[in-house]
Amino acid sequence: MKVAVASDHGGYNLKEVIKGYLEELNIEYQDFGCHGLESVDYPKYAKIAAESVVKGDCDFAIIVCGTGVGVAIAANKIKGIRAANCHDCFSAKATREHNDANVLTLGERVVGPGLAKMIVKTFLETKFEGGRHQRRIDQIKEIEDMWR
Ligand SMILES: O=C(CO)[C@H](O)[C@H](O)[C@H](O)COP(=O)(O)O
Repeated sequence: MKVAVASDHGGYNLKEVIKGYLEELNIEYQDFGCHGLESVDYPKYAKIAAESVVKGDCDFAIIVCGTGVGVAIAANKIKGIRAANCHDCFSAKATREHNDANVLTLGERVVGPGLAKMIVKTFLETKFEGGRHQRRIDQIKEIEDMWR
């Protein structure tokens, strides 16, 4: 498994924590920036990390900003991306099982590093259930095709 990680300045410190955690878990990652605390604009980082998933270079992306909301909105503009902003393990598990989410977004200003690591582990370990949920994913794809 290979995971794209990215953040703006508001998520930089948590991104660094998540990188260390992925190393502990022996999970390969690619860091798409940013690379410090200087103020930057989050859409650029959400786009490049999410694109690596739809291109097949990475299996999942974890994108962090202050809230996780801005990067989720930006990533979800990319066809094929299902980005979920999760600040609890129940949602992280459900969004993999039910929504086949391929991007997890987190807010450094919302969640602490300990819970964030649990959310990351839950998200990456949980499999999509398929079945009735696949029908609903197909309906999301139809909406995507209708508007793009
Ligand atoms: O997009 C966001 C809000 O959903 C992120 O939290 C950003 O990190 C935030 O807007 C950045 O704010 P700042 O005041 O420029 O640090």
